[in-house]
Amino acid sequence: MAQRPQIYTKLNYPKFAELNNLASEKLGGKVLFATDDWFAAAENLLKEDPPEWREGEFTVYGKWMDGWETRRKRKPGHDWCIIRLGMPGTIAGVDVDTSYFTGNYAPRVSIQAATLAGPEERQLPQRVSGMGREASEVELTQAAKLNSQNWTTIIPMTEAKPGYHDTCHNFLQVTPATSTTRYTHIRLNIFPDGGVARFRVFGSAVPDWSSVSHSQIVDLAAAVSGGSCVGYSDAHYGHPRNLISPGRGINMGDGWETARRLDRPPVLIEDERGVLKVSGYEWAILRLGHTGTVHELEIDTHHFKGNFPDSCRVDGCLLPLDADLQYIKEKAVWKTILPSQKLHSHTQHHFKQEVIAVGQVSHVKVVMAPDGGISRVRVLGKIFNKL
Ligand SMILES: NC(=O)NC(NC(N)=O)C(=O)[O-]
Repeated sequence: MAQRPQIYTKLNYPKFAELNNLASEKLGGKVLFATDDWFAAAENLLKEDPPEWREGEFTVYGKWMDGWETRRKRKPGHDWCIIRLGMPGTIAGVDVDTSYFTGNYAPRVSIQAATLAGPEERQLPQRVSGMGREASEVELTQAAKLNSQNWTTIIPMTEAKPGYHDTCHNFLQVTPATSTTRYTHIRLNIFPDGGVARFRVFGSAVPDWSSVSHSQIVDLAAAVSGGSCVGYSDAHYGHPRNLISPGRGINMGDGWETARRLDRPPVLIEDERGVLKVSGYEWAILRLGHTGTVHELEIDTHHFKGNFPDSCRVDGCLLPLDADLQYIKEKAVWKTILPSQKLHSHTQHHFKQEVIAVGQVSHVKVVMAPDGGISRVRVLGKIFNKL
């Protein structure tokens, strides 16, 4: 079993790939239909784990592959699948990751998107997942009915590259005219057939804030609230967008983990209050889904036992929600919401008394000292101005 470590900082990813993957099974993404799942089922597309290769492993259908792989077509047409996003949102770009599909990768792809209501979705045939399956003519006709009136092409047919180590990521930016529309469903078309290991749809959730009152406490930073990570100092082992994923972290990989700082061993320094602290820090900036006031914070070091940070501080600032990192760096006036707190191994820390009322904020900066891993951050507060 060969698996590449997922290291974000060393790869030249486009900026949109820092956003949340709205199709991820972790955020509730679901495959609703696929024309063919012969060699490998389409559900693999939405997995969070990096794709893997199993040397010499075969199933009754062929070589075991980690992804979605259809049979070689012997008739006209192409394969496609429909995915319901984990949450409705705007899409900036996608990654058609063909890892390990070399002589059998999907050579051309196009992406369509739609905003479908429940009853429209229920027109689709019931999905039965599993390899070795092919949609019947009746199912195909039923699923294709959804095609004509609803789908907008957000990425026209584009050549994909095979899944070798240096070519496997096919990052495709959506057509600008479609990048501000709120979509619920995606149709991934592969021409004519073949395999894709993972399909990531990078964007921001657009929740319905009209149903949230000003007195309600909500997690303003959560991915489901439209929160996203806009910058960080280091994401060697785990991307800080994991901090705002739903639920508890499933393992250490499902959190923000930095590399060990090279200025180790840290030295003890005195802060402005005379408290001794370790030197060095790492930071991540989270854009809230809605401007608001912060009342409570949760810092969860779940699974981080030999590598939890010594301490953590949270600052906030008020800027336009669409500010980019450069603008934030130049213009932000950071105010401390949570003064530095000692952290503990594998613990959900709740802070309420310690939280300082700094007024409304649009972004928070999570600062960990000196380095290590945090699983989740919950920024619990009240929305301020209706957007
Ligand atoms: N060796 C293969 O991968 N062959 C076939 N694919 C699988 N998974 O067996 C194919 O379609 O080319």
